[in-house]
Amino acid sequence: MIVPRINLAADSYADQLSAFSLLPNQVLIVPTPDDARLQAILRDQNKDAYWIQPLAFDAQDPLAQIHQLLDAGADKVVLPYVAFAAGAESFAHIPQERLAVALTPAEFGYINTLLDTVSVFILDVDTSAESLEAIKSIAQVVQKDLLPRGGIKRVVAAFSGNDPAHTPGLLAISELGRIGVDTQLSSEIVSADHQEGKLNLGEAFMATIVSDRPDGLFPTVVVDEQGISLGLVYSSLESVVESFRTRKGVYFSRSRGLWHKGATSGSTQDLIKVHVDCDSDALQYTVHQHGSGFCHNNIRGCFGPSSGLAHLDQTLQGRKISAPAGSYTQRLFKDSNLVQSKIMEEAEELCEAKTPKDIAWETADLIYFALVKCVSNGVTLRDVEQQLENRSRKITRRPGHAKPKWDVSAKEAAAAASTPAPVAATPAAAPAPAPAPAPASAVAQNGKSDRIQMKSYKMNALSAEQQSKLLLRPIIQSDDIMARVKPIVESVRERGDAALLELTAKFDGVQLDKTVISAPFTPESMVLDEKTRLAIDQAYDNIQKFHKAQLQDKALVVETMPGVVCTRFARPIERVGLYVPGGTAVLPSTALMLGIPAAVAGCSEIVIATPPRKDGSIVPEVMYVAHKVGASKVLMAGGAQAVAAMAYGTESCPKVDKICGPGNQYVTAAKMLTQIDSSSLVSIDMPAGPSELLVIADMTSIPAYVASDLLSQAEHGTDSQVVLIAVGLTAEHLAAIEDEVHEQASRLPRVDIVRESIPKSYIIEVEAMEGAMRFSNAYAPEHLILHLEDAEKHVEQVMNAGSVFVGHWSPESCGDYASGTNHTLPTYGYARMYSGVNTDTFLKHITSQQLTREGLDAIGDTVMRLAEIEGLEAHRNAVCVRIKDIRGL
Ligand SMILES: NC(=O)c1ccc[n+]([C@@H]2O[C@H](COP(=O)([O-])OP(=O)(O)OC[C@H]3O[C@@H](n4cnc5c(N)ncnc54)[C@H](O)[C@@H]3O)[C@@H](O)[C@H]2O)c1
Ligand SMILES: N[C@H](CO)Cc1c[nH]c[nH+]1
Repeated sequence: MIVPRINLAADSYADQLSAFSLLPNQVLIVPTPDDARLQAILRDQNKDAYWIQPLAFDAQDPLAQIHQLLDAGADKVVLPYVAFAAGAESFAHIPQERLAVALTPAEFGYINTLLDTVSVFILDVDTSAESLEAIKSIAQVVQKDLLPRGGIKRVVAAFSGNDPAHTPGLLAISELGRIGVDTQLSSEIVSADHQEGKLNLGEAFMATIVSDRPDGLFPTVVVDEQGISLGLVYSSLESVVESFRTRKGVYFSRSRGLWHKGATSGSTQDLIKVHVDCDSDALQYTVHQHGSGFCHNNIRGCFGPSSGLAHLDQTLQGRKISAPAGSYTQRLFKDSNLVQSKIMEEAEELCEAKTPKDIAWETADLIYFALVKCVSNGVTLRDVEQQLENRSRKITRRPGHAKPKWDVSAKEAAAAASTPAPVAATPAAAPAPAPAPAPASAVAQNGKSDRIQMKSYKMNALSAEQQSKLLLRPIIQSDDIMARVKPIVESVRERGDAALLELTAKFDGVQLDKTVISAPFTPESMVLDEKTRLAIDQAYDNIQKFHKAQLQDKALVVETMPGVVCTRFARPIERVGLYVPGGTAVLPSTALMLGIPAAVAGCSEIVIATPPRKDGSIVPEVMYVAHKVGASKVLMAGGAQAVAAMAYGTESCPKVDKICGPGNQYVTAAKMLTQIDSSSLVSIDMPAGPSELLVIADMTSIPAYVASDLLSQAEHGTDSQVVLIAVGLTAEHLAAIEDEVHEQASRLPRVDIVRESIPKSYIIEVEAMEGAMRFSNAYAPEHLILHLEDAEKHVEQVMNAGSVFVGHWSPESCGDYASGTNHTLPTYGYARMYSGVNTDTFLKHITSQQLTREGLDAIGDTVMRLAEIEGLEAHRNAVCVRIKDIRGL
């Protein structure tokens, strides 16, 4: 591929820009980044092709210049090696594909240091054999790996000067192309016309392209400005040269030879860009199609008419020229006030839409009227897309605040501040959602941007009241949840299995004919592939080891006074109900985390409840775990109804003594509701609700790891919350974490959930560890990860947390599945006073005492005096009658 070099200081620069704009890339040499010509080009032109190389580079603040150029739309910034010499770390936040380095021969030895920083290596070479040898060996090193976000690293042989005698001919360009090296030439020695002493543009472009067809032709995909395919044709060297010369769609017809598209039909094409495919044997022509279309059947494309937005745009463009008289579109074209009113009306309706169907409907309306406005003002869909592409090229983020008139968040915050925070209504109520303080960097806080981003605060800018509001979790009103859960619990209590079947049909969408599967479970219900079985078995062994070690098999015996012996011993809770969530994700790991400690503790009846699948079955992984832990029943129900069934018992579900396990807000509310009903005589482990995670990270943290940990919990549910406490992080480090959050999140299958949970999550910047630990202990997270230097040293400062993950190599996922610790942990801040599930959760402790005659004699007066003080004569007497005998009174 050739990459022309255009000197913006040259008088002929404008002609050259236009002549070479068909090529995918051009290097613009500019005196300074703020050169007026460059600024005008970046402002007015389609800039996807420009690599900008400023000659006067600001050695004091290279980053400012790079940001300026990339934000303005440059595809890449080309810097001399010296700009990177200070250390590649400063460029770590800039995508590698946006940076190129220009190296002199003396600097070729430094290439290895930049392999992870830049994507293009531009080598200053000449036509000598030594130069060509150096290029070859550099190409081998550079081309070894792909770029982290996909794509190749490029090596460009840059030949200086305008003298054709010292620049390569077609053969040399082709040779370089064969080893994957591009050729950079001054645009002044290349011409689209055949000119004496100059290389022909079409021929130079084609020098590196090799046909794999016996007829030597090049398959050519023709697309329009939106990238929509119009058809497949063939090109020859001659047709490419001609199309570069005329800037029209010119191809090679196997029946007619050189084919100037539209010469007879009038459906001509303006050529906009020519691309080569990844293995250099096929072309793509991007064209502006005139007339009825590309296809000989008089439609736009050979693969059928266009659809979607492109079709709407074309229809409106056509209607603008000849709208049917009296049509609505014609009326809109004539009445700009009507268009404006409709845009406002549809925007409002879109804001109010709630269901996916309504949102799609209102978006379609809004786009229709917005496009009418575009078309009536001569703006094409391509112009709009161009704006979007330009924005995606910016690397500096804007705050994205809404204008005060439209700022819904500010209005809500103001309203919330003027009313007292909602108060929890029942003992079951969890903290009410916080009207959070305004974030310091409020990017995307109102969801207007597509970026997946946490809110961001600076600790020293928050008042004590604002800090304590941040401790509250983003949950919906508990009295609202309670109002929904109470009738469910009531109906199961009153109507047993019949109610369970109805509610399962209603909430889980499956009509069952029974509610319980009893042990022994059939082998068919737990068929697993080998890999899954081995993974479950290994997790099982680790969890069992850790939970067995928690058993105190000997009774605690203490002689408090001579002859007064006190004892404490453990007994299993006999009947336990284990809730395994299954709403948005099936969680066999939770079956392990509850079933193993229950089995280790020795519970005699283990009931596992989990929502059934749509086909009425239970996932085989859960059945396998139920079998391994010795469960007697699997209750095929979820939500509040499952909890009620286990709390009160139904015809087929045994009543249990304790219900354990996490779940959504309905499950948690039902657990709390049944626990306070003394007629159910049931206890619960803790309020374990939506998952949460707090990470404390310092400058030793690795952005990709931090982001991956945050997302691992944010993907649980839309109500999950993750918090990052950034201890003394530089703006670049923090930005790298935020970029990783966005990029990793965008690739997740559960991105839709993350899009809701991440905006409810936040970053707090603090200066020192002390502030970080103080906030973390007050927040009392379910999971705490310490991405810190000497992380283990900080564990002793942890006062409140469900489970702690120490250092860079301890992802939270290991605790979720297999390290051995339990993943059923207190949320909502209950880690201040609750432990996570452990072996003791399934035990109760009984105490006993035995006194000898001497022991009773020694303690008797104390007991009698205290009973006397309390006025409990019978208590006193029970000691007194014995003391009389002992002392012979
Ligand atoms: N803290 C922990 O240790 C821990 C561990 C694992 C999972 N979790 C949390 O557990 C939760 C699992 O939630 P889930 O929804 O995926 O599964 P789930 O099994 O807890 O809830 C699914 C059930 O909710 C009920 N339900 C759904 N919509 C309802 C409605 N509108 N009214 C009444 N009932 C309704 C249905 O009966 C359904 O079966 C997540 O929040 C996750 O973060 C926590
Ligand atoms: N992280 C959850 C506890 O909050 C447990 C879990 C189950 N599966 C994966 N993770």
